[in-house]
Amino acid sequence: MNALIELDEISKNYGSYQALDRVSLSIDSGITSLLGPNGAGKSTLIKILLGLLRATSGEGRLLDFQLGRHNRQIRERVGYMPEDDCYLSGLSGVESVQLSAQLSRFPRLEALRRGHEILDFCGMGQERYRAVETYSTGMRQKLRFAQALVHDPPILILDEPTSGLDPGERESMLNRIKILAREKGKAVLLCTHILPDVQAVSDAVVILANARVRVADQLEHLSVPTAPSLRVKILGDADAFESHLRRVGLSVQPSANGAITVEGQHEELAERIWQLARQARVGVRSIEPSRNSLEEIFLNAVREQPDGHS
Ligand SMILES: Nc1ncnc2c1ncn2[C@@H]1O[C@H](COP(=O)(O)OP(=O)(O)OP(=O)(O)O)[C@@H](O)[C@H]1O
Repeated sequence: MNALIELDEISKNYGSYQALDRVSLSIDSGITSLLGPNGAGKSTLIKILLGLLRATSGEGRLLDFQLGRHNRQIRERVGYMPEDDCYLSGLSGVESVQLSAQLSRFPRLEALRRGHEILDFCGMGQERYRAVETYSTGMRQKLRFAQALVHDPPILILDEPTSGLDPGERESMLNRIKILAREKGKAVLLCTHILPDVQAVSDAVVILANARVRVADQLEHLSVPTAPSLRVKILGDADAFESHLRRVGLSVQPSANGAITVEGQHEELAERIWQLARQARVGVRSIEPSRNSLEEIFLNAVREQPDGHS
């Protein structure tokens, strides 16, 4: 299947400063998280996707529409939730969403119907009739989300949709994003700094750093370590057991939360660790295949030095 968004060697210079350096990407349906440290080039990339900025070189398309050439068609098919507020004081929540739908050329009554429908989906009750300037952070987030969705676009670009939300609201927002991707078939590009959110919902992850794509892969693939290994938690003296494992020739690394990572093929290694634990008189709390955490993946990607190749 063709990717919904395809970028080929997109570069962007601001004067002599290069904000994007030959970015090539394929983004499919599902949820793709776009990560990167401050200044990595994420906002620049989003603006190019939305047609708000022109790439200095390279080309790309959203659906069947060329970036920089079919901006109107692209904007009709993309729902963008900006990080910052952009509302008109004096309008109520439902009027604000209605206005967004009207700007997407829906007639007034149909726009109002859509506004109510989408605010129901966003879990907004009677507060939709209040002036938006009286809204809490969570309500303003829902409003921006509703405005991005109201014209039912196939592609959503969500900039920090959960920032500033309390844990309950955050979970509800992530659930809505999952419903849109899994049940409604939308492609979601999720820009966030909140790694647990990325872990909770993403199918794929793109990491930008220093203007370049460092990682672009399915989260499932990224989580599998390059060398097979087991993560072992024990009851007893972990340092002493770690030394014991080293003495018998195993390749061992301490990992987070008092766990020990031992390299080797899973089944025979697990058997051996049980035996060694019995000998050392320590209890085994758990043995499980190691997974790369998103934090490790992110830090490794960001630490890597530019190699001069695309
Ligand atoms: N209009 C501009 N003129 C000059 N430099 C710019 C301009 N816009 C962005 N930059 C620079 O380009 C680089 C990438 O900026 P961008 O906003 O795309 O990064 P970002 O990954 O979105 O960062 P953040 O997470 O902080 O929002 C930064 O160094 C920024 O200072």
